Amino acid sequence: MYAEHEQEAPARSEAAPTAFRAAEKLYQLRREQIFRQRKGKRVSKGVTVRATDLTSVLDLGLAGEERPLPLGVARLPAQLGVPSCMPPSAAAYAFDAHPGLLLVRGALPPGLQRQLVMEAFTRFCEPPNHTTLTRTHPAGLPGIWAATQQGLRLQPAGQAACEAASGATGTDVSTPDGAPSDGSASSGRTTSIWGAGGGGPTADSLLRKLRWATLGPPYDWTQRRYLREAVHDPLPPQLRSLATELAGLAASLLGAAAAAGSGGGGVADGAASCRNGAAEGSLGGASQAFCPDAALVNFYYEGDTLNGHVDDAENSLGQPLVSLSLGCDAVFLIGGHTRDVPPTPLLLRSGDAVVLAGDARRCYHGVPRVLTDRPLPAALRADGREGGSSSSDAGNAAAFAPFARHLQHCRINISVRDTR
Ligand SMILES: O=C(O)CCC(=O)C(=O)O
Ligand SMILES: [Fe+2]
Repeated sequence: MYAEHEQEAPARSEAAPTAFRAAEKLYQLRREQIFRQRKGKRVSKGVTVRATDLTSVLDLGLAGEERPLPLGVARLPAQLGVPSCMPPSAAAYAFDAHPGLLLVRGALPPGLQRQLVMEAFTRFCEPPNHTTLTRTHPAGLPGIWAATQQGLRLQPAGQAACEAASGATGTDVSTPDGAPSDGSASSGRTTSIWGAGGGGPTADSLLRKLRWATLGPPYDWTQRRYLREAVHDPLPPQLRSLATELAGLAASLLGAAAAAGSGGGGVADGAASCRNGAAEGSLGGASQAFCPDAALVNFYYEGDTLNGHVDDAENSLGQPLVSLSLGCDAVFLIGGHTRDVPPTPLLLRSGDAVVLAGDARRCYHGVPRVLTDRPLPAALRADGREGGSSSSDAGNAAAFAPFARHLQHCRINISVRDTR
């Protein structure tokens, strides 16, 4: 990973004016005071969001949509092997200016998007996974999503008991109602750390502070290393196989594009992949199999940014990083090996996957803007109905509705890595 990111607009206005920084400033949300004249005086009329010009942001369109592509962007032929787990409308793109970068538009089917969103707010941000809140709440905040839905508050006594019982890593933990459902995948319920009264913080205020969670070995931003010795669950198998499929796709598509002399490139023979948990190939080289074992889940709200960085804490930088977008659209910047290289702004939508492989794996990238003012795709809206109209579909839609409401102003990114 990288140095712990700021997710508030950075205060460093004196930051070196690199090309990357200039692009970040262009897209960051900025609020401006507006004034009017009253009796010859300038009086504040309030605050407004500065209009951002997004015309230079490369938008490849919605899944299934065909748009003329700008020079230097190639749509890669699907027959090279879009995995069957992806929708037929998925389309993969390579970029001449960024060898090794693959964008798979619409890679995640709607049902999988919904499932990952629900897990992000339940299982992924619960013990033993570490989160933004682990420092202040070492035993974690199990059941935080369900508690938010019920308007509950943290009960200091329950939290203390939970910490004592869990040895500050929290395995036998609680939800407010003790009833796991689609909205609370947590397990093991004994005492509740949430309640209706008291002076503790509301679950909602705590959830809003949640900016990241780590899956697999937790990452320590201070030591800049993965804590393999810490109690952790393995990376969820679904993320592991999804990332492996996408990395394999990137390897074959980008490799083929490079061989044909257009787009892609920068990826050594990447067909090797880690299946059934068995690594193939030798350690340390480009021929090593991709075995994703960790992920960072980022939660973004209006005004949040992820500053330009290179993910360089993994031992095997020869292995790709696979990044999945959910919820609100975002502007993603991908640059070069230094911040002086002007980055390309790309629009990312829910369901898109980005693979940073080969040369792109060592390039600066970041998220200067989350676009919280746009409608979500139908599959993620509270009123959305994707698929049939059976009673189980209706049940699923009802279970997803609170997540859909939350997502209207939230973006989730899951970046899957091989840390060995
Ligand atoms: O949110 C994104 O799209 C990028 C996330 C990222 O760069 C990271 O987690 O390292
Ligand atoms: Fe990153």
